[in-house]
Amino acid sequence: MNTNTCLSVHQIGRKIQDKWLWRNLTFSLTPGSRLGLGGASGTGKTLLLRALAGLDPLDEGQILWSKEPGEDRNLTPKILPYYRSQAIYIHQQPSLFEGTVEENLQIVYTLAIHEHKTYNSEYIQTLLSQLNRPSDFLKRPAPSLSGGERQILSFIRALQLHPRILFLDEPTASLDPQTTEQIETLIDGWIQEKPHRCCIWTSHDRQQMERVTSDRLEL
Ligand SMILES: Nc1ncnc2c1ncn2[C@@H]1O[C@H](COP(=O)(O)OP(=O)(O)OP(=O)(O)O)[C@@H](O)[C@H]1O
Repeated sequence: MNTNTCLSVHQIGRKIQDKWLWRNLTFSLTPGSRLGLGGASGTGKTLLLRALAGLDPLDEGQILWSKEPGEDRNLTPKILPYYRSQAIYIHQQPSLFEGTVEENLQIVYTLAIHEHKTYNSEYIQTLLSQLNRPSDFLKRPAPSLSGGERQILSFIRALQLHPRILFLDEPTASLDPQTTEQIETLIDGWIQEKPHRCCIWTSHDRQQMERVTSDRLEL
């Protein structure tokens, strides 16, 4: 057992229409690590991130999660809901509910997996100011948000839950350079705030990958 691992994957593989999309993948994420996942379009980065987040199946192999140093847990059906509350996948195109931005943030607490947490408007204000958004951003109807504003909402929705692992799937693709920089700073702060956090980031922007990640995995 590796005592210094957040997540470790062993010989995982995924098939699409009887062909292996990726196979024999084995790697670990250590606390504080930022893994850059590279590869051309269609090589399966999204499907890998979704599988690691417990949202998609694997065709072979095993994912082990260490909630605390020194423990390795198999992602069994029993543990999966809790794991999903701690390891969050941020979509390229986040789906939003009808209603305001604030209602979209609050609705996650009605899910059983987050019932032990509460909406913290003070923390939301902190995140909004770090992202240069006025407080009335919370009152905006979510369906009217631009692509970039949806990404911002998606980040705040994830970070308010204080996750341990983030799977970031081209998360700044719709953002302007200034907001991209703010998001990068936010993720950096989130990682450094607590030990035992880590992330995997995909981006087709090589310079961004160099800025925000320390290790690489190419598909
Ligand atoms: N549910 C599905 N059923 C069948 N094929 C799928 C499914 N989801 C994805 N695929 C296919 O699997 C391949 C990998 O898709 P994926 O979205 O993971 O690629 P990607 O590396 O993230 O691409 P990009 O860089 O363009 O975002 C693609 O050819 C896609 O069409």
